[in-house]
Amino acid sequence: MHHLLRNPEKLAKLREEIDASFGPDEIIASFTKVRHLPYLKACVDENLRLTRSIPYGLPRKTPPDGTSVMDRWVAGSVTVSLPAYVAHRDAEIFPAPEDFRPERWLEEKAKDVLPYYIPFSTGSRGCIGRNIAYLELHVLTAALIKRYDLQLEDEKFELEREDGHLLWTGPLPIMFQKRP
Ligand code: HEM
Repeated sequence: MHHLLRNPEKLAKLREEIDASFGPDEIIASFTKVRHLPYLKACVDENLRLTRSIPYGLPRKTPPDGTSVMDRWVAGSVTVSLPAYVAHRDAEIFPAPEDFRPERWLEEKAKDVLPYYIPFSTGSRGCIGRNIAYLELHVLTAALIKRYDLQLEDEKFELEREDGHLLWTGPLPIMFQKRP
Protein backbone atom coordinates (compact mmCIF):
# COMPACT_ATOMS: atom_id res chain seq x y z
CA MET A 1 0.00 0.00 0.00
CA HIS A 2 2.89 2.32 0.78
CA HIS A 3 4.31 1.89 -2.73
CA LEU A 4 0.91 2.59 -4.29
CA LEU A 5 0.35 5.70 -2.20
CA ARG A 6 3.79 7.01 -3.16
CA ASN A 7 2.90 6.42 -6.83
CA PRO A 8 -0.61 7.90 -7.28
CA GLU A 9 -0.69 7.32 -11.07
CA LYS A 10 -0.18 3.57 -10.49
CA LEU A 11 -2.88 3.59 -7.81
CA ALA A 12 -5.28 5.32 -10.25
CA LYS A 13 -4.55 2.69 -12.92
CA LEU A 14 -5.14 -0.11 -10.45
CA ARG A 15 -8.39 1.48 -9.23
CA GLU A 16 -9.65 1.65 -12.79
CA GLU A 17 -9.05 -2.08 -13.23
CA ILE A 18 -10.67 -2.93 -9.89
CA ASP A 19 -13.71 -0.68 -10.42
CA ALA A 20 -14.36 -2.35 -13.75
CA SER A 21 -14.32 -5.82 -12.20
CA PHE A 22 -16.59 -5.28 -9.16
CA GLY A 23 -20.38 -5.46 -9.43
CA PRO A 24 -22.36 -2.42 -8.13
CA ASP A 25 -23.16 -4.06 -4.75
CA GLU A 26 -19.90 -5.90 -4.26
CA ILE A 27 -17.68 -4.77 -1.37
CA ILE A 28 -15.33 -7.73 -1.25
CA ALA A 29 -14.91 -9.62 -4.51
CA SER A 30 -14.07 -13.32 -4.51
CA PHE A 31 -10.51 -14.45 -5.18
CA THR A 32 -11.75 -16.21 -8.32
CA LYS A 33 -12.68 -12.79 -9.61
CA VAL A 34 -9.67 -10.73 -8.57
CA ARG A 35 -6.93 -13.31 -9.14
CA HIS A 36 -6.97 -12.71 -12.89
CA LEU A 37 -6.70 -8.93 -12.76
CA PRO A 38 -3.34 -8.43 -14.46
CA TYR A 39 -2.45 -5.04 -13.04
CA LEU A 40 -3.41 -6.08 -9.49
CA LYS A 41 -1.19 -9.18 -9.78
CA ALA A 42 1.61 -6.99 -11.18
CA CYS A 43 1.31 -4.58 -8.22
CA VAL A 44 1.39 -7.46 -5.72
CA ASP A 45 4.46 -8.97 -7.41
CA GLU A 46 6.24 -5.62 -7.62
CA ASN A 47 5.59 -5.03 -3.94
CA LEU A 48 6.96 -8.45 -3.02
CA ARG A 49 10.02 -7.75 -5.18
CA LEU A 50 10.81 -4.48 -3.42
CA THR A 51 9.73 -5.32 0.11
CA ARG A 52 11.13 -8.66 1.03
CA SER A 53 9.73 -10.18 4.19
CA ILE A 54 12.97 -11.90 5.22
CA PRO A 55 15.87 -9.45 5.46
CA TYR A 56 18.76 -11.91 5.27
CA GLY A 57 19.81 -14.73 2.98
CA LEU A 58 18.21 -18.01 3.96
CA PRO A 59 21.06 -20.44 4.67
CA ARG A 60 21.47 -23.56 2.59
CA LYS A 61 24.23 -26.19 2.85
CA THR A 62 26.03 -27.59 -0.16
CA PRO A 63 25.96 -31.41 -0.56
CA PRO A 64 28.90 -33.31 1.05
CA ASP A 65 30.66 -33.73 -2.32
CA GLY A 66 30.45 -30.04 -3.17
CA THR A 67 28.53 -28.38 -5.96
CA SER A 68 28.67 -25.64 -8.55
CA VAL A 69 26.95 -22.35 -7.68
CA MET A 70 26.70 -19.79 -10.48
CA ASP A 71 29.62 -21.41 -12.33
CA ARG A 72 31.83 -21.51 -9.23
CA TRP A 73 32.82 -24.68 -7.45
CA VAL A 74 31.88 -24.65 -3.76
CA ALA A 75 33.22 -27.35 -1.41
CA GLY A 76 30.90 -29.72 0.46
CA SER A 77 28.93 -28.78 3.61
CA VAL A 78 29.49 -25.05 3.12
CA THR A 79 26.69 -22.65 4.05
CA VAL A 80 25.60 -20.54 1.10
CA SER A 81 22.73 -18.09 0.67
CA LEU A 82 21.22 -15.62 -1.72
CA PRO A 83 19.27 -12.78 -0.06
CA ALA A 84 16.11 -11.88 -1.99
CA TYR A 85 17.12 -8.24 -1.52
CA VAL A 86 20.20 -8.81 -3.70
CA ALA A 87 18.44 -10.89 -6.37
CA HIS A 88 15.53 -8.47 -6.62
CA ARG A 89 17.77 -5.43 -7.04
CA ASP A 90 20.01 -6.79 -9.78
CA ALA A 91 19.72 -4.03 -12.39
CA GLU A 92 20.51 -6.44 -15.24
CA ILE A 93 17.45 -8.51 -14.37
CA PHE A 94 15.20 -5.75 -13.02
CA PRO A 95 16.12 -2.45 -14.71
CA ALA A 96 15.70 0.61 -12.45
CA PRO A 97 15.39 -1.79 -9.52
CA GLU A 98 14.49 0.81 -6.88
CA ASP A 99 11.48 2.02 -8.86
CA PHE A 100 8.02 0.68 -8.14
CA ARG A 101 7.10 -0.28 -11.68
CA PRO A 102 4.34 -2.95 -11.85
CA GLU A 103 4.44 -2.67 -15.66
CA ARG A 104 7.64 -4.74 -15.70
CA TRP A 105 5.52 -7.82 -14.82
CA LEU A 106 3.29 -7.27 -17.85
CA GLU A 107 6.11 -7.16 -20.37
CA GLU A 108 6.76 -10.08 -22.68
CA LYS A 109 10.05 -10.98 -21.00
CA ALA A 110 8.48 -11.08 -17.51
CA LYS A 111 8.56 -14.91 -17.52
CA ASP A 112 12.34 -14.87 -18.08
CA VAL A 113 12.99 -13.13 -14.76
CA LEU A 114 10.98 -15.58 -12.66
CA PRO A 115 14.05 -17.68 -11.70
CA TYR A 116 15.45 -14.52 -10.03
CA TYR A 117 12.22 -13.68 -8.23
CA ILE A 118 12.30 -15.39 -4.85
CA PRO A 119 10.03 -13.66 -2.30
CA PHE A 120 8.81 -17.09 -1.17
CA SER A 121 12.21 -18.75 -1.57
CA THR A 122 12.24 -21.81 -3.79
CA GLY A 123 12.81 -25.55 -3.80
CA SER A 124 11.71 -28.06 -1.21
CA ARG A 125 11.80 -25.56 1.72
CA GLY A 126 10.05 -22.77 -0.16
CA CYS A 127 6.91 -21.21 1.30
CA ILE A 128 3.94 -23.57 1.44
CA GLY A 129 1.64 -20.63 2.21
CA ARG A 130 2.30 -18.66 -0.97
CA ASN A 131 -1.13 -19.31 -2.48
CA ILE A 132 -2.84 -18.18 0.73
CA ALA A 133 -0.57 -15.12 0.77
CA TYR A 134 -1.53 -14.27 -2.83
CA LEU A 135 -5.20 -14.80 -2.01
CA GLU A 136 -5.07 -12.45 0.99
CA LEU A 137 -3.01 -9.80 -0.80
CA HIS A 138 -5.29 -9.77 -3.86
CA VAL A 139 -8.61 -9.74 -1.99
CA LEU A 140 -7.57 -7.24 0.69
CA THR A 141 -5.88 -4.80 -1.69
CA ALA A 142 -8.81 -4.89 -4.11
CA ALA A 143 -11.39 -4.43 -1.33
CA LEU A 144 -9.55 -1.49 0.26
CA ILE A 145 -9.00 0.31 -3.02
CA LYS A 146 -12.58 -0.28 -4.15
CA ARG A 147 -14.06 1.00 -0.90
CA TYR A 148 -11.82 3.85 0.18
CA ASP A 149 -9.88 6.81 -1.07
CA LEU A 150 -6.53 6.42 0.59
CA GLN A 151 -3.95 9.08 1.16
CA LEU A 152 -0.73 9.37 3.11
CA GLU A 153 -0.92 12.01 5.85
CA ASP A 154 2.39 13.30 4.56
CA GLU A 155 3.15 12.42 0.93
CA LYS A 156 6.89 12.30 1.62
CA PHE A 157 6.39 9.83 4.46
CA GLU A 158 9.12 7.19 4.63
CA LEU A 159 8.26 3.81 6.10
CA GLU A 160 10.58 2.63 8.86
CA ARG A 161 11.84 -0.91 8.61
CA GLU A 162 13.54 -3.00 11.22
CA ASP A 163 15.47 -6.16 10.45
CA GLY A 164 14.67 -9.14 12.64
CA HIS A 165 14.05 -12.73 11.62
CA LEU A 166 11.25 -11.12 9.60
CA LEU A 167 11.32 -7.56 8.32
CA TRP A 168 9.14 -5.41 10.61
CA THR A 169 7.64 -2.23 9.31
CA GLY A 170 6.81 0.79 11.46
CA PRO A 171 3.41 2.55 11.51
CA LEU A 172 1.90 3.67 8.21
CA PRO A 173 -0.38 6.68 8.81
CA ILE A 174 -3.02 6.54 6.06
CA MET A 175 -6.19 8.63 5.82
CA PHE A 176 -9.20 6.59 4.71
CA GLN A 177 -12.25 8.21 3.16
CA LYS A 178 -15.22 6.10 2.13
CA ARG A 179 -15.91 6.38 -1.58
CA PRO A 180 -19.45 7.25 -2.66
C1 HEM B 1 3.69 -12.47 1.70
C2 HEM B 1 3.60 -13.50 2.54
C3 HEM B 1 4.66 -14.54 2.73
C4 HEM B 1 5.98 -14.52 2.39
C5 HEM B 1 6.76 -13.41 1.67
C6 HEM B 1 6.55 -15.79 2.82
C7 HEM B 1 7.88 -16.16 2.64
C8 HEM B 1 8.41 -17.38 3.00
C9 HEM B 1 9.76 -17.80 2.74
C10 HEM B 1 10.82 -16.96 2.04
C11 HEM B 1 9.90 -19.06 3.22
C12 HEM B 1 11.14 -19.96 3.08
C13 HEM B 1 11.89 -20.18 4.36
C14 HEM B 1 13.11 -21.03 4.04
O1 HEM B 1 13.37 -21.34 2.88
O2 HEM B 1 13.80 -21.36 4.99
C15 HEM B 1 8.64 -19.46 3.80
C16 HEM B 1 8.41 -20.67 4.38
C17 HEM B 1 7.21 -21.04 4.93
N1 HEM B 1 6.03 -20.31 4.89
FE1 HEM B 1 5.79 -18.46 4.09
N2 HEM B 1 5.57 -16.55 3.39
C18 HEM B 1 4.40 -15.83 3.36
C19 HEM B 1 3.16 -16.24 3.80
C20 HEM B 1 2.91 -17.45 4.37
C21 HEM B 1 1.59 -17.90 4.80
C22 HEM B 1 0.29 -17.08 4.64
C23 HEM B 1 1.76 -19.14 5.35
C24 HEM B 1 0.75 -20.08 5.95
C25 HEM B 1 -0.55 -19.93 5.90
C26 HEM B 1 3.18 -19.48 5.25
C27 HEM B 1 3.74 -20.65 5.70
C28 HEM B 1 5.06 -21.02 5.53
C29 HEM B 1 5.64 -22.27 6.02
C30 HEM B 1 4.91 -23.36 6.82
C31 HEM B 1 6.98 -22.29 5.64
C32 HEM B 1 8.02 -23.39 5.90
C33 HEM B 1 8.08 -24.36 4.75
C34 HEM B 1 9.13 -25.45 5.02
O3 HEM B 1 10.10 -25.22 5.72
O4 HEM B 1 8.97 -26.53 4.46
N3 HEM B 1 3.83 -18.44 4.65
N4 HEM B 1 7.74 -18.41 3.64
